[in-house]
Amino acid sequence: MNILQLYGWEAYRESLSITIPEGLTPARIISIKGFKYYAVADDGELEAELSGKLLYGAESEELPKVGDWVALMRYDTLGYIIEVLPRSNALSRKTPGAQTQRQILATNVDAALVVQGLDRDFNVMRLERYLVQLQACGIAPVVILNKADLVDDPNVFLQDVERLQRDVPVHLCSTLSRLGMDDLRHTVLKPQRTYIMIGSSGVGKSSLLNALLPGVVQTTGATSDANHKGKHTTTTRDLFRLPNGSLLIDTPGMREFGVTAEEGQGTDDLFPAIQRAAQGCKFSDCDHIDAAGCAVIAAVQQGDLDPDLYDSYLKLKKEQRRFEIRIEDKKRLGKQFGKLTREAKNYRKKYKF
Ligand SMILES: Nc1nc2c(ncn2[C@@H]2O[C@H](COP(=O)(O)OP(=O)(O)OP(=O)(O)O)[C@@H](O)[C@H]2O)c(=O)[nH]1
Ligand SMILES: [Zn+2]
Repeated sequence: MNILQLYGWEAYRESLSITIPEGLTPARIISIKGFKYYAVADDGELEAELSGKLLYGAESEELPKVGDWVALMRYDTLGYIIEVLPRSNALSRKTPGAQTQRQILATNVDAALVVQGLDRDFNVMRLERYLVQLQACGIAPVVILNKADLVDDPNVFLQDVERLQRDVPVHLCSTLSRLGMDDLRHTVLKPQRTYIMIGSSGVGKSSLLNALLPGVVQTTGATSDANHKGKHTTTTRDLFRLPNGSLLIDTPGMREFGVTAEEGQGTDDLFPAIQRAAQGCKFSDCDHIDAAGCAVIAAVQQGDLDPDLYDSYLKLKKEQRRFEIRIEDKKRLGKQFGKLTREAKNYRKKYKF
């Protein structure tokens, strides 16, 4: 199997019917450090830089992210990224602190491992937040409840996750006792598929990565010297190839995981429990807040719908709406500004100054 295939090229290329422009090479981004991009191409790892068009003409969301497939122009051992190839999906969150910005954490992933620690920090509604955002991004979740060694009865936590009424696989794990590790390796993570690990700081993502990859399979870097001796590149990477051939993206700890509104996404689709209860609402456009004939509120009052789940729904929906409004405002302001400059130009033309 050639290197690109090991990184999932075939499945990606076929699913999106990708063609590479003449003279360019496909490569996958495995790490980004400032303006330096590290990629794997068909002959191994290489360093890459942005072409001028990307450097000066692209929005930050359009720039290469870990997991992206790109078209490179090769120049000796260096690559120039000419184009970011279409993405099958992108995992994003609201950029911490910023109001309207979406930060893309990784792209082209087959599933996300949402890692939560079963210590005092465990909070099932935080998990809900991750699941909502993943669904908004069109990415399948796998829940990992780590540090199971710390609790007497981990089944209590499984029941807690069931409160969310989502059809999501849940795995109890411990990197310490190794509980669930074989299951992850053999049944969850599939060769040539790409996974991303997300979860707050301290839940055990690095420990999990260490447990999964004793002796990471590193590819050898391309060389420029005449004797073509393989040079071992030791870049710190973000996308790892595990011994079973699966690909895992590690993200640094996230204190904030702000939801964004994704275009074309009806908010209620993201909340299956609410959507089910809403089937009985009197009006099809019911906002489930204080409307008469709202079956969702009735379900909460009658004890048929978890009030915490309902609260979380209101909170996340509000956050998404706020994000949406700010984006709309920004676009409108942009348009107004455009109109203003056009008018000013016309005025200047007319009065010739
Ligand atoms: N008891 C117990 N402790 C664990 C387990 N897994 C990780 N830890 C501990 O939890 C702490 C945090 O683990 P890390 O792997 O660094 O967590 P992380 O998610 O990578 O954190 P960031 O790098 O900040 O994102 C460390 O002290 C680990 O030893 C586990 O299964 N059981
Ligand atoms: Zn309603």
